[in-house]
Amino acid sequence: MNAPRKAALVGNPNAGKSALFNALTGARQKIANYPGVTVERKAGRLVLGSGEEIELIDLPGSYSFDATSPDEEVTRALVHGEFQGESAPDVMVLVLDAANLEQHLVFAQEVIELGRPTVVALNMVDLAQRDGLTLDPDALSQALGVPVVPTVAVRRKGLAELTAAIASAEADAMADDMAHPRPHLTLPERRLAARNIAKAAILSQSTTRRLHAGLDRILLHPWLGPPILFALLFVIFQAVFAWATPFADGLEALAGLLAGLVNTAVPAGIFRDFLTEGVIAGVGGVVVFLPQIVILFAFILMMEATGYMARAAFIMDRMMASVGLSGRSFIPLLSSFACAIPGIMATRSIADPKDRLTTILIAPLMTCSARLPVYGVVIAAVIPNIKVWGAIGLQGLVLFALYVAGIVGAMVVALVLRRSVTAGRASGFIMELPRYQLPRLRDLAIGLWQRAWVFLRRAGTIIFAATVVLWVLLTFPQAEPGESQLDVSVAGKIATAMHVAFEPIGFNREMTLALVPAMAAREVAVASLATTYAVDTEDEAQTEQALREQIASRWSLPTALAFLAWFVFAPQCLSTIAVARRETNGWKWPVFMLAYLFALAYVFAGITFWAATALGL
Ligand SMILES: Nc1nc2c(ncn2[C@@H]2O[C@H](COP(=O)(O)OP(=O)(O)OP(=O)(O)O)[C@@H](O)[C@H]2O)c(=O)[nH]1
Ligand SMILES: [Mg+2]
Repeated sequence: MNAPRKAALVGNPNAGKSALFNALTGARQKIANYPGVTVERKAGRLVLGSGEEIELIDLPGSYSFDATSPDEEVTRALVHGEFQGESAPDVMVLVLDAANLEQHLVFAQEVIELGRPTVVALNMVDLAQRDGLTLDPDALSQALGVPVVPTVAVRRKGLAELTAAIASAEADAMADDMAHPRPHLTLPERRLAARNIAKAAILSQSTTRRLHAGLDRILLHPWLGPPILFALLFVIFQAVFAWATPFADGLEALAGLLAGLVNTAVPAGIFRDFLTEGVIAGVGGVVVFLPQIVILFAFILMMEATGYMARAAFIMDRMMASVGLSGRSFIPLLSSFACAIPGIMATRSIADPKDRLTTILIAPLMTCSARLPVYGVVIAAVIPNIKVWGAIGLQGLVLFALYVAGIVGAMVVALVLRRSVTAGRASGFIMELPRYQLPRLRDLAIGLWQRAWVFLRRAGTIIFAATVVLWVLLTFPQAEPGESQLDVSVAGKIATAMHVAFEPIGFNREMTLALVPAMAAREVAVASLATTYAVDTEDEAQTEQALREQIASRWSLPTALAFLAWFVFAPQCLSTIAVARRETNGWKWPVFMLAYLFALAYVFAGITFWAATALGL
């Protein structure tokens, strides 16, 4: 007697495989509305019409046989007959979500390519109907070359038909035990075919559905999509400067007012200096960037809520693949625009260890929000607030260029790493695209409040602490009349010693000094400069002056540009190094990261300085 024949349920996560399995076998597997519920193989008995019993296997959902995560590997191994000596299934029951047909057809083709007897369960037709989709199972069957049975697993609809189709496929398998593999398509070819097959199978759809599909046709278009994404980002950085300016000016004026108030109300002395130079100039100099941060995150949250962000990941996938990264790195890298720490933690979703390591190593190159105050103050000080080519603000343009420099830097580094220390193959990536939605104001407001609070809390804690320490080091020992306070102070001595190394790349002494406390948090560079200049001025009216004006009068343009270039690359953040150590289980990679980032920062700041000087800027 032969072992019982075997059928396996395969398909994308959340297609309803386990729901079908339960309905067909009477089992009680866990089902839930998110991908990745089933993570191991489960078997049950299915009684065919003839009374014959076969074994039915429920498998974890999978996007591809190029398995990347451990649960997908179970599916791949079992289907290929490599699972703990178990033979490959005789019949494949491919479960597709009718409401997400196009996405599900990508993996479907890979399954059908195997050339085994296959039956498609076109599941969730109830949801498709609710969405205003009318499907043609016969057209789908024709396009795929395998039988298609519409089902609603949770209402037990189409089960008899599905069982009959499985029985007939099983009979075919009995008659001819050989697989007849079909030509192998590449991932982009499969995506294209998926779109065409879905188009052929969809008879009609409601207007919203059509609108959304139309939106996707434009936003995900291989040529239109990237420029649209690029243009959108461009507008965002214009807005960060243009819209924030009145608010930032208001906050700056407030800080000036406050300093004036303290100057009149508090008797002259160390305590007054501490308040005006350390707290108001230093910490206040950072807080004025709150409007910029809020505007940037308003855009990011909006892109996330509408469903556009997932599309951006999709668009970026190709570009990332060309440097040896997969689209899976997109979300971790995107989070790194807020802060590299959650970004590095998000790499846990990347299954391939080398993919993951590469992503960790380049995460600090994404421009985190802590750099925004540094960029903001230097740009406002040295880049004229003018329009170029008609309507484009030059300041926003420079900010955009700095973000792009970080991204391009990351891509180049990824390319080099993937050819050397983290050499390996990039894996494919498919993501389910969420439906378009209008953002809910309440969620947006909560998200913004959280970001603003994180920023203010940093200002009140780590930035405040670092600024106080720096102020003390700048203030003592006190200079005799005629001496410069900066020259005499402990901090000044440190700065002078360090300056030897940074003079060649155009840094002045105050900038060099700012690099040290900025290791605690990048924003402290701003606080540090503000405090240094406040301490360094004799005249108390000048302590009320905004840092922007101090920089404008003291720095040359090449020096300022070199400082910006430094902050694009430099690993100015100890917490990031600490997280990288934890996530890579050792010091090797964080030390590597530190070394390569400092080297890049130094070289690029130098190139920037010398190029700008040569150009006579
Ligand atoms: N409306 C409707 N919901 C369904 C249907 N089939 C499954 N569902 C629901 O879809 C969700 C996913 O079903 P599962 O059976 O867990 O999906 P799965 O394919 O096993 O997913 P993974 O185990 O993650 O691969 C559950 O909430 C089910 O209740 C259907 O035909 N119609
Ligand atoms: Mg399941």
